[in-house]
Amino acid sequence: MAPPEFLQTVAKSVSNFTNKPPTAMPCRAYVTFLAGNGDYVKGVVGLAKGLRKVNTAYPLVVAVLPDVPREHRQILESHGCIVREIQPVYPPENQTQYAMAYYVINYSKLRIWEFVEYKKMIYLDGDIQVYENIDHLFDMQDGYFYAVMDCFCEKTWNHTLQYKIGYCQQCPNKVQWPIELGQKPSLYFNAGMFVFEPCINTYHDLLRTLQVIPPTPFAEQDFLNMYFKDIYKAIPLGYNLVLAMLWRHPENVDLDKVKVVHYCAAGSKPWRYTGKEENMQREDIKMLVKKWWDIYNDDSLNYKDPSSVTQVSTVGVEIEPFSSQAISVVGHQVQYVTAPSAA
Ligand SMILES: O=c1ccn([C@@H]2O[C@H](COP(=O)(O)OP(=O)(O)O)[C@@H](O)[C@H]2O)c(=O)[nH]1
Ligand SMILES: OC[C@H]1O[C@H](O[C@@H]2[C@@H](O)[C@H](O)[C@@H](O)[C@H](O)[C@@H]2O)[C@H](O)[C@@H](O)[C@H]1O
Ligand SMILES: [Mn+2]
Repeated sequence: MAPPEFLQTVAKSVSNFTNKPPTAMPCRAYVTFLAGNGDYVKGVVGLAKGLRKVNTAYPLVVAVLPDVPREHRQILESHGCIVREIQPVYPPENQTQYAMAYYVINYSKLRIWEFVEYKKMIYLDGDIQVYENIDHLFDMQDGYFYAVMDCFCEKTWNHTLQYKIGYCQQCPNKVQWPIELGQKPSLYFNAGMFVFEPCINTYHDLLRTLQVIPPTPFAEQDFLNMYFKDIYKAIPLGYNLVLAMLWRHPENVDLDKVKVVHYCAAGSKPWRYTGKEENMQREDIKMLVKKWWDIYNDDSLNYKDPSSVTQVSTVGVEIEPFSSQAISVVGHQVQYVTAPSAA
């Protein structure tokens, strides 16, 4: 008996993106966020092609704000993406001045918790590229929020106490957190990449909570860190290399082990790269920007017509659970026990 209509539709969305008949019920997907009619759409096209290059088994959903033009949506669909329109999310009207204006629109990311047709999703910023398959992250233990720790050393952090005293979680022993300042800050993640479980109750609670929490400089990133503090588990830096780590904490970076690169340093967006900003003439930055362009320009990574997929293969086959283990934080030394990488 053919699977119900809904399952066929969802299963087809997988074959659209992966160019292969789905091998299992796709209750999982990658998701990114696109706002405006500017050039971030290039970032999302690059991300779609990068995920295809690493042979992910899951589709890429793009949550688009209403101001994303039709032609951009059509470009994304032509690359096999599932385009979902979301409405903007704003913090309380009279308080948005507290968040850096550029970031206020990022509160709209919260809408992805409403995508409950997926049991688990991996969020990736549009300025991220995936260079090695990370599908195994979907098999980490449920009930936690997984993300990579951020760094406090860039001047974008100059509003914080951490920055002022030179404290960074990436090197907690270099400048100790002063006793007189009380409890050291909880581990803080970069919100450009995270593993989460959509849930309608969490979604409504996020929006309700947002209305009573004053916005802060890093907008939704600060908010998500506050909200998920108790279930946050740090995953290794190789799953979201915040580029500033290359010059702020080179001792923590092994580029050979980096699977995901986050082009968030000023001047590092590949599709806008001029090489003029600070650190942008570094050989590793130039190599990573070229690596991004090599994928973006690779037509063999364009998605092929799904009609070549004659039938939906078995749907609903259980995904083989990995023996992944949660990642624990002991004291301040973060200990990682990563899920086995993809076979
Ligand atoms: O004009 C914009 C600004 C942001 N974004 C989306 O919001 C994410 C977060 O913004 P950004 O990556 O610029 O922040 P950063 O990580 O550089 O601080 C981007 O990756 C995009 O996915 C977008 O689509 N259009
Ligand atoms: O809206 C706030 C944003 O905050 C984060 O970006 C920051 C953060 O990484 C800082 O540590 C860097 O110093 C800074 O350059 C960078 O922009 C997320 O990447 C982005 O997705 C989004 O949540
Ligand atoms: Mn980003």
